[in-house]
Amino acid sequence: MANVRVAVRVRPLSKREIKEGGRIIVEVDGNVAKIRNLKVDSRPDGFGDFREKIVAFGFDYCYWSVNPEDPQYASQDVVFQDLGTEVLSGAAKGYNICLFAYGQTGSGKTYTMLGTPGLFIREEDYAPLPSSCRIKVSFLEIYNERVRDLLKQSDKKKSYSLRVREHPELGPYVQGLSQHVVTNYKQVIQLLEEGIANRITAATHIHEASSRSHAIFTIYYTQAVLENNLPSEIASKINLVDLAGSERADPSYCKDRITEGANINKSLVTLGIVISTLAQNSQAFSSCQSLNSAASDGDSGIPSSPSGTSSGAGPSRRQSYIPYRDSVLTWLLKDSLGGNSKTIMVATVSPAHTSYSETMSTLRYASNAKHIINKPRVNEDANVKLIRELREEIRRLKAMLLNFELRNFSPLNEEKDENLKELVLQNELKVGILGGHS
Ligand SMILES: Nc1ncnc2c1ncn2[C@@H]1O[C@H](COP(=O)(O)OP(=O)(O)OP(=O)(O)O)[C@@H](O)[C@H]1O
Repeated sequence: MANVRVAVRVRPLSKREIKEGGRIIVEVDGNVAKIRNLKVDSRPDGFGDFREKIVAFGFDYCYWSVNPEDPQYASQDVVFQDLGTEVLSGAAKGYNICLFAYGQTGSGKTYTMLGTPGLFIREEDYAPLPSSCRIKVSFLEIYNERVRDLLKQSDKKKSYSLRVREHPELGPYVQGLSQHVVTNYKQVIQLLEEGIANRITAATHIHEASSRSHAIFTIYYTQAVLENNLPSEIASKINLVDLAGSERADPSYCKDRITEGANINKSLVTLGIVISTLAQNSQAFSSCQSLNSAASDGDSGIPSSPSGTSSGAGPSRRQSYIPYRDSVLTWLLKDSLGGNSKTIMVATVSPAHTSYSETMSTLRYASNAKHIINKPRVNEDANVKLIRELREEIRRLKAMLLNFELRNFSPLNEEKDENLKELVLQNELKVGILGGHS
């Protein structure tokens, strides 16, 4: 099990913020991000105002990207060293990885995730990919709860209606989404740029779509490996998720734009509910675990409750229902949120006092996400895993047999000896059937 890792990145003041006399109210101290409330600050002794002047939040990483002259300045390279390396090495080991950026419009989500120099696809990596590795990419956009393929632009109207379905083992997927085989990193960048251009083109047709849509760029890795002399495949994927501006999650903001209906931020609002419910469940689970070590055997022991309530006093093992299917985004990211994935959230914020409420809400959101517990596992071939386990069992039984024969020559023990031999034989037969050879 692994907690969602959370990073916060503070971008420079924008030209507009400078023009408006924007004051910097965010600071970073190691892994702590602090935000100052100027309204409380300006009152003498804060009399009659119970709000805190400074609120501090701890994260896995905090990046100060405000001023390049500052000694603690975090460039795109610094961010890559931490997050990019973690993402790429995780995928190479066979884990599903999800990295998503959350923050208000213009806070630097796209810059961090898909910008140049790219965080995950580096220009120096233009070398061909190893032949043992097959890579495909796809790029989609969710706008108004509808899915559009950003890499297949034959019919703009039709392409906004791809369906989300659920595979019993592989989980939710988009039916008919194009996947493109690439043989080097340059092609990955070309497809990324092509998709971004399609997103922008659409934005000119559909009013301001880029900051209202969510984009998911997925890299699928399939590695050919030899496990116990058996050819096998490890399949993993990286989801890079560029979310819509978080102010779209504000219900009052939604009311102002009746024409767009409730869909515009349904995904973002549901994401917030999913994150906070998962966080509550994880916290309830860990407090339950510390009280009762019998509950430590993972999710298999947790009954789920559709009512979403805990009963009785003290920590309960009841888990609240997670409404993944209430929005397209959360349905597609089901595995990344509380499932089989290593997930990193980057919360991007503006340092300006004019963005106080948005920054505060982003930091709270991110702080909640830290508590989500995922269950990442290496996606190896099920047969190969079984064969490995059976071979380990054979080795153990043979060692037992040898030990037994050396110590006990008595004919009375012959029966036990035969039993052990029979077990070894049975396991070898199973391995032979599964692998074609033992
Ligand atoms: N860390 C940074 N360093 C320098 N410039 C940045 C940084 N982050 C963002 N910017 C600049 O701020 C502007 C807004 O950034 P960006 O487009 O990434 O925001 P966004 O959060 O993706 O917005 P939207 O929600 O509208 O898609 C861009 O001009 C970008 O170049």
